[in-house]
Formats: sequence, C-alpha cells, structure tokens
Amino acid sequence: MRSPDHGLDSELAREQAYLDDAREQLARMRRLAESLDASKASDAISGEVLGWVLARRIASLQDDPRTTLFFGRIDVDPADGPAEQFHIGRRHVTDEAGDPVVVDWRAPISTAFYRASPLEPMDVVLRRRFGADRGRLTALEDEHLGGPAPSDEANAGGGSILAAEIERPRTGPMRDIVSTIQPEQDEIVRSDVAVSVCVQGAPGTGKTAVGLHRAAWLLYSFRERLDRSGVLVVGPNRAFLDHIGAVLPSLGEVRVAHATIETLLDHGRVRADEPAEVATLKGDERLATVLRRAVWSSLVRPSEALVVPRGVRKWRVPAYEVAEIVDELAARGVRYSAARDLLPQRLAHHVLLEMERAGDAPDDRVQDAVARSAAVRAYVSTVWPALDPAGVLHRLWSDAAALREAAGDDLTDAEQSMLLWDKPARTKGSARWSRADMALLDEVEDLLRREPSLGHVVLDEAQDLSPMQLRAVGRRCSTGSVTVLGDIAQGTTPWATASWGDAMRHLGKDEHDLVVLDRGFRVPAVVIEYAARLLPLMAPGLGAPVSVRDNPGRLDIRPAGDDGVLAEAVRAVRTASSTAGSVGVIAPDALVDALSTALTATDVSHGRLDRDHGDDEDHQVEVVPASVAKGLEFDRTVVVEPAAIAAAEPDERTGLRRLYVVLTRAVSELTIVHAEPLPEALSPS
Ligand SMILES: Nc1ncnc2c1ncn2[C@@H]1O[C@H](COP(=O)(O)OP(=O)(O)OP(=O)(O)O)[C@@H](O)[C@H]1O
Repeated sequence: MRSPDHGLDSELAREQAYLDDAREQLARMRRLAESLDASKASDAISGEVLGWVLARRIASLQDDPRTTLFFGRIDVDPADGPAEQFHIGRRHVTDEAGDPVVVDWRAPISTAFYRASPLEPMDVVLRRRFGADRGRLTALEDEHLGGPAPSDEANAGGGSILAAEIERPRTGPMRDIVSTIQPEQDEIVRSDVAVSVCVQGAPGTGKTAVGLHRAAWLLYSFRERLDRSGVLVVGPNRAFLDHIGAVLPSLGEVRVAHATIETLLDHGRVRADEPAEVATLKGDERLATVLRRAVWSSLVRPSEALVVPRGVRKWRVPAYEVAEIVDELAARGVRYSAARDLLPQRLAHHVLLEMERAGDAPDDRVQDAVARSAAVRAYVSTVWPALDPAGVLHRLWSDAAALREAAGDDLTDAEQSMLLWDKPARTKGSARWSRADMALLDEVEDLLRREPSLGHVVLDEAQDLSPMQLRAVGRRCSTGSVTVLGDIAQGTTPWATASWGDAMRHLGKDEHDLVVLDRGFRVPAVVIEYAARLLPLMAPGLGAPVSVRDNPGRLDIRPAGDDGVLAEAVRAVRTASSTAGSVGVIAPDALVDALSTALTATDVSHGRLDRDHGDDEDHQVEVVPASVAKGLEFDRTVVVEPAAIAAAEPDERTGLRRLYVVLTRAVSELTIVHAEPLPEALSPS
C-alpha cells in the first residue's frame, strides 16, 4: 500500500500535469480567437460588432498565471451512465474536440460540487478541493461521498483547504468565494431568473458575496436576455462599492452596473438636511398616493371648445367632446406625459371628422399639421399641462392648498404642515431638495413616464431603505427579478424596515422566496458573542450568527489613559497594524477629523473612507466614520468611543443598531477604546 504522502505527491503531480495541459488548451482557444478576422463580415456594421465580440472573447481567454484554472474536481458515477470526471474552475476550457477540460463553476454540472453531501451524494463519488500558490497546485483534499472512504485516500495532510480559505487574512478589497460557496448559499445563487429572493442574514453570513455570485450566475445562465436588459447592484455607499467592486470582474463579469441609492435617484443636488421625522414621513408609502393625485389632478376640465383656424375656416371640437377624449386617455393606464403626447393627434382626428362632415377630403398630412398647429398646442397646454418632477414637488411643498388637495384623507393636517417648506423656494430651480425628496422626484418621474425595467437588481443593505426608496428600486426591476439582501438588526435609518414582507411588497415582489442565513464567515466567536449582547435591546427575536470560524478571535477593551481617548486610539492602532492584515479604525463621525490628525501627528500612515469615496490607494489602516462602516470588513478593527457612536443617532434603538454594525466588522480582532462609559449591555461583566 502506498504511503499517504507518496499518494498525495503522485496525485498532485498528476493534477498539476492536468493543469498544465488545461493551460495549453486555453492558449490554443485564445490563438484561435485571435486568428479570426472580423473584416470578413458581410458589411461594415456586422464587422464592427464582430470585432467587438472577438475582442471581448480574446480578453476573456487571457490566462492569469497567478491563479489556477480550477479549484475543485468531482467524479460522477451515475447509475445509468458512464463515470466521468469534471474539473471546476472560473471559466470553461475545452480541448480540440470540444470536450470539457475545465467546467465553469456556473454550469449545471458544477452544482453537485457545491451541494453534494453524504446524505445526498447527487451521483458524486469523489469531491476534491485544491490548494494553490501562485498558480501552482500545492495541496489536495478528498471527500468520498456515497460510500466508505478508501483506506488510501489522498489527503491534504492536516488542515482543511475550505477552512484555510475562510480563515485567510483580509488585506485588500473583497474577493470572490467561488471555490467555497456553501450549499445554503448555492441554493440562493442558482435560484431561477424569474424568482425574487430575499435573504435575511446576520453580519458576515455572506449575503453580499451571495448576491454578487448570483449576478454572475444569472448572466452566465441567461446571457442573452440579461445582456439586453441589464443587471444592477445597489449598495449603501461609495466606500462599500469600492470594497465589492473587484468581485464581479474577477468572475469575468464587467458589464454589471453598480450604484448607491443616491446615484440611482439622482434628480439634482441634495442641498437640505431635514429632521428625521420629516424624512420618515416623506419615505412613507402614502406619499405615492399623494403624488399620484397631485399629478393627475393637474388635468383641467375643458370649458371652451377647441377652435382651429385653417385658411378662412375655423374648425371646432366642442368642450364636452374634448372632455371625453381626455377621460378616455386618462383611464388607459398610460403614464401622464405619455398620454399627453397622444392628445394632439386625438384632437386633430376630431377636427378631421369635422372637415369630412363639411365635405372636405383631408389626408393624414392635414391631421399631422393640425396636431402640430399653435392652436392645438396651446389648447393641450391648458387642459393637459406639461409637468416635470421638480415642478410638481415644488408646488406641493410651497402651496398649502395644493398639498391639501393632493393629500386627501391620507395625511393629517399636522403631517401636511411638516411637509410644507418654512421658506418656500421661489422657483423649482432654486429648491433645496433633501435626500428623501429624491425618491419622491423619482416617483413623479415614473408617474410621468414609465421607468424602464432592468433584468435583475441585487439590492444590498436593503433594510435601510424607506418604502418610497424601495418602490424606486422596484420600478427598476418591475418586469425582472430582484435579490434583496439585508439584516433587520442592522437597520440604522429611522425608516428602516421592520418586516421583509413589507419591504418586498414595496418592491412590487409580493411573491418571493425568503431565506435566512445564519452561519457567520466573518466574525469570530468572541466578537460576535459580545456584539450579540445588543440584539435583545434593538432587534428582539433575531438570533446571532453561529461563527464557523476556527479562529476564536480576540476582544480587547481599553479604557483611555490620562492622555485621552485619541492617544489611546493611536496606541491601539499602532499595535493592530504591527502585523499584516487590514485595520479599520471606526469612530463617531464627529471624531474622525481629530482622530486622523492624531494619527498623522504620530506618523501613522492611513487612508480615510467617506460616504462619497473609497480609498484609491491601498492603505493598511483606514479611518472609517461609523456611518460608513456598513458592509465593510477589516482583519482587525479599533472601535473608538462606542457610547458616542450610539449617541450620534436620532434614537436609542438606531444607536444600538449602529453599534452592532460597527462591532461586527472584525475578521480576527476587535479593540474597543473608550473614555466615556460603555453602553450598559457592553460593559465588561
Ligand atoms: N462560503 C464562503 N467561503 C468563504 N468565505 C466566505 C463565504 N461566505 C462568506 N464568506 C466571507 O465572509 C465575509 C462576509 O461576507 P459578506 O460581506 O458577504 O457578509 P454579509 O452577510 O454581507 O455581512 P454584513 O451583513 O456584515 O454586511 C466575506 O469576507 C466573505 O468573503
């Protein structure tokens, strides 16, 4: 019997030879693509398209010598067919005969790599995972399914490759997890394109990772349809988008748009802050009804006939007939401006009927000319006024009577006065819009002209969006599907959602699958147990994740010395950055400037993250305002003055939730530095 080491060596050598061959096959595929000539296309336009497709294909066939072409293998032995082996990697590689050498992780056959288990082997008899270093295989690990393991099973010789991947230190931005997607995650990733999925998951359970891999899987599986309609990822802020921005390109998907809710709903500059209760009211779904009324009540009952002079004659359409045309158009379910565009032709058609009754024989050109005439244009402007979003909202917030009419019974008097501007802007152009107004402007825009739908939207940190913001996202996938990712316990806006059922209804996706993820891949046990002390206070009923990390983690609570909290923070950062791995220094927003100055004064090089930008340079240490920390992770975090982080929020529950977010960013160590007493639940017991 061969020794395990010998077995491993020869098996590794065989797999390395297979990898070398796969690399050659990939190079052959690339050479073939390079030899194709786009100029042979039948015409110039086809040539251009073909050239573009070829360039894209050649780029996708580049081999990166730093990585391997596959990370796993399955041996499949179905009862009703021949046994086969499949190597699973980030992209397909085929040989000259077109047979697969490496199978894309998204192909149907790869599902078994992620989901086969001893209880449900899915015809898999062997699952093999590979360890690699700089493009060469260094280890392999076998799992025999559907029967007892043979005694000479090749083994990685200690340490699991899966665990090592989960434990790897975090340095730069987020990486893909294709080699280690877990079965419960894979079910979400491969949900059908028509299915909208809502994922509730505690911090670090892989929601973001799952959402991004789902986008990649959808694009692979429904390429043509989604290439046309588009896929969009929406995240909480710029720093977050920078953090996740490399994942899809590393999976070969460069055509997925990324946006924050602010960039998505960009209807002008946000120039005003407003009290949380006003913003909450503006986010309420009742505003949708108010806006619909405001738009459609702009129609004016015609009181006079339409009179169109042509030559020496004047043609008339009586007011009651115009009213019928207007009513019919308004009842058609077409958007306000789209229906308005139809009105001139309708009126002109009636003028034409008048002409015919008088014995004329006008043709289509006459109808067009009448529709474009000054008389018809002026008449249309009176009975069906042109509207724009800023004009509609400006009127509502500055004119109490207009707001009262649009509000109907939906808003109380007190609510209406909250919405009215104290000092109305003189013109819509000078209006000082707030963030909450952006979702309302977007709603009006859609009432005027239908927002086109994308094929799929991945919405991360969805718990923070107001009903009106959710409606805005829902419009962008009205005929497509959505993957909603979030955690009710991490809701840090006053309007954060309390129920996924409600959120999905606002998105227009009453029908959806709700999945709960509860295995934590980021936060080590001591840190998650500490942060979870806050849960009963701010999200009763929600559980903490079970950490699957081998590393139990480290928690260090450091009261400030006589020289103050900033000096203590600097010392903590120095310690945290003395070994490799990223360090996030998370502080109350108001303390960030002073903290950064203190770090600079003591020569601690660092970057700074902000709502509107990430960090272009790669810094080991990043200073992060508490309001920006959501969705990010660092190998070690230093959290400065937790009580002040909580106190900066408008209410206690939101404060504790913000703290929960901040405390759960650490991959291995959490250091807390404080001068103020810690919130009671976090005091060392
Ligand atoms: N199957 C997996 N294999 C390896 N690493 C994983 C896996 N799933 C998640 N991770 C890692 O765990 C970390 C947390 O994942 P992610 O950021 O997606 O979690 P999240 O649920 O979105 O967290 P949060 O709610 O805190 O934003 C990431 O570093 C991610 O790469």
